Amino acid sequence: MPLSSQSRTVASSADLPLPASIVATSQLTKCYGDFEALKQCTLDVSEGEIFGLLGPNGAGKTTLIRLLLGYLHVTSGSCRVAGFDPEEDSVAVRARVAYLPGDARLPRHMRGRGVLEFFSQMHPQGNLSRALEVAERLELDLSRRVAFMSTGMRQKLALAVVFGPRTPLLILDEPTANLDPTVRGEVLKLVLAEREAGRTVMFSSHVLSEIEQTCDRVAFLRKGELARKLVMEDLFQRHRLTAWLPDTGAPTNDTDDLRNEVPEELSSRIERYQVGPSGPHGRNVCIDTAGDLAPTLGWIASLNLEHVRIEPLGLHSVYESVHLGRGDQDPDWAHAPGSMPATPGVSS
Ligand SMILES: Nc1ncnc2c1ncn2[C@@H]1O[C@H](COP(=O)(O)OP(=O)(O)OP(=O)(O)O)[C@@H](O)[C@H]1O
Repeated sequence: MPLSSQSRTVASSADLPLPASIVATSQLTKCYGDFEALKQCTLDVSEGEIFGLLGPNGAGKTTLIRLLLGYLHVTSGSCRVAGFDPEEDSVAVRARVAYLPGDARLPRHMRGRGVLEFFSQMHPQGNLSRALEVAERLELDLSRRVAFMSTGMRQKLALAVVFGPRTPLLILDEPTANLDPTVRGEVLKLVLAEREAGRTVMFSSHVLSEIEQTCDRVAFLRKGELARKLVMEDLFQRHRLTAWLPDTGAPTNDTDDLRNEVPEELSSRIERYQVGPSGPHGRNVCIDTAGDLAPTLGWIASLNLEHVRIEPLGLHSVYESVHLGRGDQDPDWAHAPGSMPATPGVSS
C-alpha cells in the first residue's frame, strides 16, 4: 500500500473546492544557446499536494526547477510561484520556497550544527529547532565538519537545512540520492508529514517506487517536453492481467487485438485485450483494465484462461511507455500502454 494511503484519506474530488495553484507555468521554454532544454511546458501544482517530476537524465527537470526559483532567465512563456514571477520577484519567491538542489554544496569548513545555525539565520522563515529535529531523526552527527562527512551524511545535512524553514513550498531535486534504504524511508515520511501540515512538495526522483508511495500527481518530462501528466489515484486503479489461452489447434504467428470482442458494458474498463502468437503453452493473453476490477471478473472467468496473474499497472510501465516515446498523444493522462509481455506474469 502506498505510504500516502496509509496516512491520508483521499476525499472525492467532487466534494472539495479546487485548490489554488502554488506553481503555474504556461508555455515555459528555456534555451541554452540554440538548444531547447525545456519546450513549452504548461503545468500547475496545487496547494497541499505532493507533485512528482519524472524523466530520464537530461529531460529538463532541473532546468524547470531552476526557472521556478528565478535562477535561470526564461526564454519564452511564463511561470508563477505563490503568485510571483520568479525573475521579477525572486526575493518574494525564495522567502516562500525551501529548495534542495541536486548538487547541494555546503561550507566545508563548518561543523554540521554550525551549518544549520547559519542557514536558519539566513532564511526569513528559518527554524533551528526544527532543523535540529530533522538531523536527529536522520541520525546525523552534527559535531563533524562538512569536509569530513560522507556523501550520504552531507545529503542528510542538506535535508535538515531544507526541512527547517516552514515555507509553503518545498522543492526537492532528488532528495534521496546517496541515502541508504532506511534513511530514504525516513525522508519519504518527512515529505508526507509536510503535506499533512498543509505544505506543498514538488520533487524529482529517478526512484519510481518513491514517487508511487508519496505523490498525488506526476509529470513526465522527456527531451524537454512535458510528455504525460498522471493522477496517481487513477494509476492505482489500473491492472494488467496476463495468462495463457490454451491452444485451439489453429497456430498463428500474429498478435490479435481483440478489443472489439469485449462486451459493450465493459468497453470503458478494458483498455487492451491482446492475444499473442502460438507458443508452447498456447497463446499469451494481455488485458489492461481501468477502474474497479469486480465488474470485469465474470467476463474474464468466461475466457477459460490458464495461469492467470493480475498485477497493478505500476508507474514503471507508464514510465517505459513515455520513455519509448509513446506518451505524446495525450499528455493529460489516460492510457498506460505497454508492450505485449513475452511471457505471462512479466509486465512491461
Ligand atoms: N548551463 C547549461 N548549458 C547548456 N546546456 C545545459 C545547461 N544546463 C543543462 N543543460 C542541458 O539541458 C538539458 C536538461 O538538463 P537538466 O539538468 O534540466 O536535466 P535533468 O532532467 O535534471 O537531468 P538529470 O536527471 O540528469 O539531473 C540537458 O541536455 C543538459 O545537458
